Amino acid sequence: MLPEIFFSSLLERVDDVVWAVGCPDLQLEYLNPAAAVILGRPVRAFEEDPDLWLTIVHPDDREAVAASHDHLLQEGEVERRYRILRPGGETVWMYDRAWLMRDSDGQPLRLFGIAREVTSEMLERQRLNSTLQLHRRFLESALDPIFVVKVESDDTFVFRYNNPAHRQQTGISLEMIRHQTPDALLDKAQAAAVKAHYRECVQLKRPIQYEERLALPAGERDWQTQLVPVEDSAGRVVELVGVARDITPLKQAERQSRDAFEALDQLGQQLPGFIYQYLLSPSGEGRFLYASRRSIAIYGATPDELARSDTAAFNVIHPDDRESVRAAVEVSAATLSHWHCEYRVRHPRGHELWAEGLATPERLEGGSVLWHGYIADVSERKRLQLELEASEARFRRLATVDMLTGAPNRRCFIDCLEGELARMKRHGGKACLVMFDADHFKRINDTFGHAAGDQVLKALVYVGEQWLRGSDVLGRLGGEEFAILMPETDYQGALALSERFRRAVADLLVDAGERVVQVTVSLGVVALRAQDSPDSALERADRMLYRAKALGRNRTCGERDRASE
Ligand SMILES: Nc1nc2c(ncn2[C@@H]2O[C@H](COP(=O)(O)OP(=O)(O)OP(=O)(O)O)[C@@H](O)[C@H]2O)c(=O)[nH]1
Repeated sequence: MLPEIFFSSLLERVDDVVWAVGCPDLQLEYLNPAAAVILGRPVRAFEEDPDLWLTIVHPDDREAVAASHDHLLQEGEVERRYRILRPGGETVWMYDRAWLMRDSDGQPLRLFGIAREVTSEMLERQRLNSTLQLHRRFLESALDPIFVVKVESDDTFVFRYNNPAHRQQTGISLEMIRHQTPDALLDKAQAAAVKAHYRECVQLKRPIQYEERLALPAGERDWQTQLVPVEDSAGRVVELVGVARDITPLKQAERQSRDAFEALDQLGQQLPGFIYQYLLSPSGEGRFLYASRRSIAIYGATPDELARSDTAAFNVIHPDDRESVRAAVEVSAATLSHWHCEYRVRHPRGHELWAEGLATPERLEGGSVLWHGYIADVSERKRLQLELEASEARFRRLATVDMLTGAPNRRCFIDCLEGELARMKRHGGKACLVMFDADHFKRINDTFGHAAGDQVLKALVYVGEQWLRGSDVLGRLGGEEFAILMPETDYQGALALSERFRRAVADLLVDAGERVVQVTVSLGVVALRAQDSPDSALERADRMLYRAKALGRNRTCGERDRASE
């Protein structure tokens, strides 16, 4: 057992006020020296005046202190905070714990206690309270939805508060949210996602921002939340303050434009070509701001490749067409006129195709030009077009050439005759027309057969090509009837040429299978007159031919011969 002197010398040394008063008169029994320092009055003053203690209590706290005294007598223990007025008028805060000691009969014997000066602590607490008040007022009036989460452990989060804006926009009242965990408030998946964000913020110890879609009492909405960690003095995150923003309309617009874009993209895939936006900078650098995915089928380049540069597009254009495409782009940029080109593409996969591009340009601020356009694979159309052109050429040939003999047909010959007459009208000059006809051709057909007759007709044209001049035109007018146009030829020349031809035919032996066929021709020669029409000229020549026939065939008759007869 320690001697009493030990306790008294211990009490003499403690920095807190230690006191004891007797019951029931409350006469001071003990007050340690620290009291003189803290209360600003000598211990003796308290010994002389038992009421001094209550009079130095701040008037505002006196009633509460008196009440606590009664409480102490009843309960045997009390804890209280009150202010003391020092002699200089200074106020200090005391934290006082007091107990009641009873005698063996249970009667109150003594009150004693320890009081500590807690002024700085109380001021700090007041400051904190007023700050909290301020925060609360701010939260209450803030237009943004705000909520506060207490961090109990790494995985336990408890909602403490949500402001009126949050209550109104989420439909969650303060009563609903307070003391609730995310698991109690949200469905399982949403709670897990929310907790993952809270955990991340606790671990990073810095504000984070995230977007989430939550089904809350006010409906399913998209939120953008900024989460701010609040640390205690030890640096532990104790609270999270969330500031949420309802971004449902924004997200909806985003979804709509994405849907529209996807629809466009889908549509783009159905087209035989690709739609695009092509941007040409003032320095001449071009790239595709947008291209639908069928760019791969036409240029062998993905929309991403085209977005970087237009090189992948121009490189695959056929070298013979590349410059004209570039030039057309430049003209379109300079004049802001529509761009329309057809060109060949050497696809990186090895095949060649025809592309047709159409685009409308617009000039942007800063001088760039932006085209909105469409490039299609028109290979099939081009193939058909080329085929059509070829068959048209074939038909044109068919329309001008006699298929049996290869000589110009009647229509073509009359065209030539018409051209020659027109030339004569303009420039004068001489030209002659000869008509000839195989003699007794029916007999040849009948005797040797139709095929032999055909061979004879071909042979007549062949001989004509041999004996006539390059400028003469031998045409088949129909059946076994032919005509020769002799430009730049006078009448005598034409007669001589005709005779030469007649003799060559008469000397001809036509190989008709097993037999050899001989044939003669009769010819009618006229000099063309500038006032002639093709019909009138042919009619005159036909008359001469008829005459040659009438005179016994295998002969040449000329108009002037008749006139002279
Ligand atoms: N093999 C063949 N015969 C033809 C062709 N075109 C017409 N003919 C025949 O040519 C014959 C012409 O006979 P005609 O008009 O009576 O005259 P022709 O027998 O030559 O008697 P002339 O002219 O008076 O000497 C007919 O029998 C026709 O069928 C043809 O392309 N090939």
